[in-house]
Amino acid sequence: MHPAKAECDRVKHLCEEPALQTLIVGYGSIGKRHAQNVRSLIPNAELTILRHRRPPGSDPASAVAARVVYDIQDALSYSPQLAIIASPAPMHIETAIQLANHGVHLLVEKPLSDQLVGIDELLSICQARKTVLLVGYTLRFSQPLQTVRRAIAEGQIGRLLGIHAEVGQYLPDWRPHADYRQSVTAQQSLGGGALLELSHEIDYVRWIAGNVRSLHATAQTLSDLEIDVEDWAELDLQFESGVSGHVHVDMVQRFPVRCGKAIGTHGTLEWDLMSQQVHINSIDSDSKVKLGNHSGTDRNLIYEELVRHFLDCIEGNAQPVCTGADGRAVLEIVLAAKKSAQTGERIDL
Ligand SMILES: NC(=O)C1=CN([C@@H]2O[C@H](COP(=O)(O)OP(=O)(O)OC[C@H]3O[C@@H](n4cnc5c(N)ncnc54)[C@H](OP(=O)(O)O)[C@@H]3O)[C@@H](O)[C@H]2O)C=CC1
Ligand SMILES: O=C1CO[C@H](CO)[C@@H](O)[C@@H]1O
Repeated sequence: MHPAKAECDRVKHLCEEPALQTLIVGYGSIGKRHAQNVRSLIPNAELTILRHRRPPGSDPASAVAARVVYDIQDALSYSPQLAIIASPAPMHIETAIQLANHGVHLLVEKPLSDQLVGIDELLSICQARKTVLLVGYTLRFSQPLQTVRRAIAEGQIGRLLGIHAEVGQYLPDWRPHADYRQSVTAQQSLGGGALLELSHEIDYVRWIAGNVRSLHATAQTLSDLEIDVEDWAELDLQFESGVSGHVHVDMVQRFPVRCGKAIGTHGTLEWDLMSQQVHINSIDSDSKVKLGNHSGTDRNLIYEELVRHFLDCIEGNAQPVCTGADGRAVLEIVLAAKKSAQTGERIDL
């Protein structure tokens, strides 16, 4: 079945609109991906792309959108119903507040911002206007991580004691066809750095183990990359539940790694998000057993799931799996980690 047909069976009201006015803010790496996914999943989407910078000559974004605009007032003149904010993190909140004030449903890319200013105002506007606010921590749609979370909730490894998450990949390999030095990831002023850019891991350990009570962190630039941000950070987390946690993020490993481990009173779960595998080793079985059967390693799947979920939330079929409050909580952890790395102190949250 065509993906758009399947989607229309789920979100009938949205698909009945003659033209669903859809705005994408920012046409960088993730903005392009969202534009393709919106086009394939929402047949009646009329797409507007809002860019901060006008490239010389004709704008390549006009090949995928009904129109490209360079000013938010122009974007608002087309009365967008939903928007995906995929600009650099320091620009997310100002744009989100302007759109929220016009009743636009919002999917804001992670991290929600690079500072707390304006976040509570955004959350209040969305609550008052009863509009959707979803944050793009896509690993919540990872099938292996959903398996891990379910197994822990079902007590398959007993009571959770500890959780470790690791992600690392050499920044120039993230997008081999682009100059890494121009990416938001490489630049402090655009919300870059391992802590903000790889904050997916912070989000998912919190999704699994609950709120963080305190942390100690280090953050450094260890490589020779031409960046003005940290490329390596370690977080030692204590959760309110008593669980102990550790998160490692880096932008230097030549062989990409995205994996983790949860330790419980009755066993251990291990996951590898590169191969999509989860294994459990519990006192109830003699050896390590594969858990779940996760289809494919196509990276685009979780981005499609994110857009489908956004539509489901707007249609009223679901509540955001990653709320504005979740995005705020992750940012608080990142900011506390930065402070701890500077002062050497343990920080209470
Ligand atoms: N959920 C996920 O898995 C992912 C999330 N992201 C997040 O999406 C956001 C965008 O990231 P990504 O697409 O990788 O970014 P890119 O490095 O590809 O940069 C593209 C975006 O930044 C804008 N931009 C770049 N340089 C400047 C500048 N000097 N001044 C103003 N704007 C500039 C671009 O401009 P323009 O507006 O003109 O198009 C575009 O919006 C970030 O918050 C990132 O963390 C990114 C990748 C994956
Ligand atoms: O959000 C992110 C930024 O891009 C990276 C490389 O594609 C991803 O790993 C990460 O999830």
